[in-house]
Amino acid sequence: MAKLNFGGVEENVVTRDEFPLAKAQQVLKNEVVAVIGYGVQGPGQALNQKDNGINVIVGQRKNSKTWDKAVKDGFVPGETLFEIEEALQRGTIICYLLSDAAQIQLWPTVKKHLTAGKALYFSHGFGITFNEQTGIVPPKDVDVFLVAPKGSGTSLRRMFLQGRGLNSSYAIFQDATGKAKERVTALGIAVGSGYLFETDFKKEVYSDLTGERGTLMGAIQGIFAAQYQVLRSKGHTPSEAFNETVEELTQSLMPLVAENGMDWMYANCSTTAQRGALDWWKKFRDATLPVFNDLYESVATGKESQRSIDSNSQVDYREKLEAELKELRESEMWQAGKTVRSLRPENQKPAEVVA
Ligand SMILES: NC(=O)C1=CN([C@@H]2O[C@H](COP(=O)(O)OP(=O)(O)OC[C@H]3O[C@@H](n4cnc5c(N)ncnc54)[C@H](O)[C@@H]3O)[C@@H](O)[C@H]2O)C=CC1
Ligand SMILES: CC(=O)[C@](C)(O)C(=O)O
Ligand SMILES: [Mg+2]
Ligand SMILES: [Mg+2]
Repeated sequence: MAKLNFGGVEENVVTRDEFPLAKAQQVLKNEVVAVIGYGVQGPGQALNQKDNGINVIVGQRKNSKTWDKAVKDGFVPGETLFEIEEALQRGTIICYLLSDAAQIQLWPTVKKHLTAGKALYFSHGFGITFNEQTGIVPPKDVDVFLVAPKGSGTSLRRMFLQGRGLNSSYAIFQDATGKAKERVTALGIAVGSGYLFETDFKKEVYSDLTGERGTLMGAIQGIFAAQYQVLRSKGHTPSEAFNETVEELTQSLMPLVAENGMDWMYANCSTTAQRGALDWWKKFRDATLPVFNDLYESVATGKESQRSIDSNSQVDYREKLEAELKELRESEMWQAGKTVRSLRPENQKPAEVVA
């Protein structure tokens, strides 16, 4: 394990150099990795493992869209694709990749198949950390660990296919076999992680729930909506408001931040922009700090997990979710975005050749 300096703080990191794929294949050679659930993380992790030569099977409900998707992706019914219970029985490592709410429902079935020496793998600290809400308490004689890719399962797969790798966190909750560390590290590399950083279940879920409600998803939509509203109310057109709020950020500026940090992005903008950004960023930090503190509190007290369980356990949760996503999609800002995206040269049909 490498110790690396992150802004002055030393942390443990596992890299592909010290734990190459060949080592992961060696550690997992006698294991059957059963990926239970084929939603977003399921396909990314199962396909990457398959392409990495790991003995992976998928457990999914028959007669479902996701069963058909697994077949289309190359999993073979009766060989590498099974009903959930059969996959649970065959697997020596159970990757529990149902939605966090659905994991509660299926838990009694999963528990039944967790015989001594098997491993229970999560991609989130949710079920274990909030066990008073989820009822997920594994038997003592199995390994329990997580690898949480820090991004969508869709990106995990896409980046793997591009020869890149998403970073993941990993944590061990229970080491019953004495092999939890090598098992979890091997799985982390096998699912396509670029590198693995160490955490524990509670820290993973607290930071993850904060991040997705905060800057990664919730706060960013909120700040986009506020700026767009101000520009529109002052008479700017939708295209101008959208371009100045979203398009420029995603297409031009964020790639520069990703490449080399915020100061690099600033350095590549005008001195006028730099002056303004340097003057204003602290005001935004101070204005949002109380909201972020409330958010963290809401996560740590279990309010956010309870809300997620309550809403995502309802039978009609998908319809309700779709209605909320539709509202976002049909808002003027994102409709303007749709037109803007269609105008990107790479999204335009090739011009007709004039003879
Ligand atoms: N979506 C993502 O990219 C990320 C997800 N995670 C974590 O990974 C885990 C899996 O998340 P997702 O892939 O988003 O799950 P998901 O919401 O896509 O659902 C996964 C599967 O569960 C199945 N399912 C739902 N209810 C079921 C039930 N009652 N019985 C049997 N199957 C049922 C669905 O058909 C689907 O195939 C969660 O712990 C999540 O927090 C972590 C990082 C990112
Ligand atoms: C993609 C990811 O890591 C999230 C946002 O935390 C999630 O989907 O739960
Ligand atoms: Mg996350
Ligand atoms: Mg999350």
